[in-house]
Amino acid sequence: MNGSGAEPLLTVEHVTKSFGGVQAMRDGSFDLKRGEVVAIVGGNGAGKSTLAKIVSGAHVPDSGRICIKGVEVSRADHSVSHMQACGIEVVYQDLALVPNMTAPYNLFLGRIPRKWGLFVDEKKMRKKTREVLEQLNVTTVQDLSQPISSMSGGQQQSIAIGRAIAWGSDIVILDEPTAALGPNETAEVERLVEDVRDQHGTSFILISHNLDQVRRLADRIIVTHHGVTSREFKRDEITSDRLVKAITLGE
Ligand SMILES: Nc1ncnc2c1ncn2[C@@H]1O[C@H](COP(=O)(O)OP(=O)(O)OP(=O)(O)O)[C@@H](O)[C@H]1O
Repeated sequence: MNGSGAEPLLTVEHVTKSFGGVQAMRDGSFDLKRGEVVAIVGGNGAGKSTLAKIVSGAHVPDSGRICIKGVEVSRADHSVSHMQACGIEVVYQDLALVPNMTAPYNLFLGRIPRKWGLFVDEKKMRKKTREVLEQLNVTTVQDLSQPISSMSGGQQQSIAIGRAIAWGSDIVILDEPTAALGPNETAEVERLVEDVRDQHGTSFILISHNLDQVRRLADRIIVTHHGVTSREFKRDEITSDRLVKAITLGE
């Protein structure tokens, strides 16, 4: 599934963001369709994270428009909780997992279910965790009573992605998802992204410095250069030369 021809799930139009005197995002525009993987690439300081944080709600843009399923997000509404309610979740590079807690606790972070409003419903948490892992075809996590720090980097990343999609999100932002992983774990995470996209129609915004990974996963690539989304490539238009030239020169 690559969402071609479909109505965009997300439209970002001419967003800007400054921090003091620094114009981190001068003109950011792109769209994202259902079941699409769109990569955002660019050199250091090009504005990738700022753009992603505007979409996740962590930064309110100074100007520009964001529409989700055709509905504009007002500046007053623009927040992480509103974007989550609209189906947008982020998996950060540092995963934002709690290392000494189990996979079920991490999956339910901030959403711990309680029986009679009192006792933590661990049975429900374990059941949901098993379901999520099954849905993701993650078969390597056996013991859910172990702290997550005892799992491999790839397994932890699977739990983090599982958490992002477990609550019905339509769009998952992956910020350098495999920067800290070895080749096998990277392959495991890439397979997971493709499976989730194919089986659930989830859309992904992938921020990665790994251009080989970007070329493997992305249906489209947006190049940011000095705070401007300067180029867009479709999967079949991309060559390494064109991509490197666009990243370094913005053309
Ligand atoms: N909270 C902030 N306060 C001040 N300046 C910021 C802030 N966030 C980003 N910037 C600046 O905005 C510019 C764009 O940063 P951003 O993190 O978006 O780039 P990036 O493309 O993600 O870079 P990298 O690949 O190095 O992570 C940089 O000059 C950065 O120093």
